[in-house]
Amino acid sequence: MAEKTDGVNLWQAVVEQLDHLASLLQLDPGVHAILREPKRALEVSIPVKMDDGSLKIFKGFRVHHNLNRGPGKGGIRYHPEVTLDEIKALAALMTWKCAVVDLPYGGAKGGVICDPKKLSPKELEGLTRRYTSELIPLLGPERDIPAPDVGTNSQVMAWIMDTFSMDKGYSVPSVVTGKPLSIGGSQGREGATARGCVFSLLEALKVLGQSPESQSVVIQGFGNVGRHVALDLYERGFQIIGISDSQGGIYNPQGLNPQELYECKLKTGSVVHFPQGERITNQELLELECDILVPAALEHQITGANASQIKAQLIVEGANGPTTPEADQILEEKGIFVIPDILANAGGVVVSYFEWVQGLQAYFWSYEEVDQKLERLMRKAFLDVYELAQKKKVSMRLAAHMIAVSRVAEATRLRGIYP
Ligand SMILES: NC(=O)C1=CN([C@@H]2O[C@H](COP(=O)(O)OP(=O)(O)OC[C@H]3O[C@@H](n4cnc5c(N)ncnc54)[C@H](OP(=O)(O)O)[C@@H]3O)[C@@H](O)[C@H]2O)C=CC1
Ligand SMILES: O=C(O)CCC(=O)C(=O)O
Repeated sequence: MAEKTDGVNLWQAVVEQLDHLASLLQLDPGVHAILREPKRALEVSIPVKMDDGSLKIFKGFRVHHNLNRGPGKGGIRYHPEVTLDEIKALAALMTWKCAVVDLPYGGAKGGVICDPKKLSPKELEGLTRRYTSELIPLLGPERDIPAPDVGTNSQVMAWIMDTFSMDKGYSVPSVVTGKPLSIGGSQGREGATARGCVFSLLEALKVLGQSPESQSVVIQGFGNVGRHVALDLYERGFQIIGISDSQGGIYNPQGLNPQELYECKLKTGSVVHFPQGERITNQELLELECDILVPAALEHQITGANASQIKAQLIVEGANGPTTPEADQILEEKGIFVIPDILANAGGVVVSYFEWVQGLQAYFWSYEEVDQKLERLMRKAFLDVYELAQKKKVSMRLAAHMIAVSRVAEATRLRGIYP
């Protein structure tokens, strides 16, 4: 959703943030100019034969923002409100995310304007295969490696891998990550984004001198990221008091059981039908009295209009770009500790990197090995950002971007920007 919130869409927000960084870091003007634009953006038209015999044309995108640190990496989003600007912004955020956790990747993202909930499995497969075949010139284990994002999952990744492999004439599992385990996926990838959020949250509580016990948590979004965050934190004894999905939220100050909530969602389609809680709106959910807020749905949910009503003292950005620049300023003035998206939700791409490495070597690791490596990498990245934030007396978001943009700028400069 790159809609105008606070008069700025996600792409404009990303560019404004880069401009701020450029003056702070005294970036070379040539490097700055390169980073302000995606390297390439492909728009494709996707004809799909629908189950009723009609032909429907969908529109899709794939954007490479910057590839100086390695091949493009980033998810594919299926959502009715996808726009090219949104995908450009999400690709740039991938560039910064891969750099802040020091992965050898550049940033990419893709999206198709569609509502996957309204497509049959056959239509979804047809759309995915046609979209993939249009993207083939951009894709490959050394070029661009997609993964799941909003509205896509391991089945969609399997179809992408198969379509790409059919074109090559042999199996190329490392063209995507987030695949099913049986065709070269990694242990731990499904819950990895959430697991990364949890590791960075635990590290934050440590530096803030707070104990995990008795912390109340509100989570917006109950998909891949939100649901796994809820399950993990519940297991650790956190009290989950509010959860939402696209239809609204459910609130219970005595605590919610996320497994029971998931079973209810599977049966009824939404968390709002959970009997042990009060039904609330997504806006009310964000403003609930709680210690920790985890936005894990879409971008620009915390805006200039509601930021001053946020009660949480710690925000873990599971979603990409959930906070507008105006809201960010308000949260900072309120002294709320924000673990920014490019750090908090990097666990997904970290385990995607592990999946890619395992696939290229055709040698697979245990869940414990994946999880230990993820924990080590996330805790280190958190502390690197925290220490810089303390040293420079800046927010965690600014510190994370200072590290990320410096690394990308260095790679861009070393590879040479002028002919
Ligand atoms: N998957 C991954 O590995 C990664 C994802 N992210 C980011 O995390 C966020 C969530 O992604 P993911 O969990 O994968 O996506 P999913 O599609 O699995 O889940 C999205 C969730 O958000 C809910 N939602 C959609 N619109 C709204 C709304 N307007 N208000 C409240 N909730 C809403 C959906 O509701 P419903 O269930 O009703 O559809 C669903 O529960 C995105 O910003 C994504 O870019 C970041 C890093 C990696
Ligand atoms: O796993 C990946 O490669 C990227 C996931 C993603 O799209 C994201 O981190 O926003």
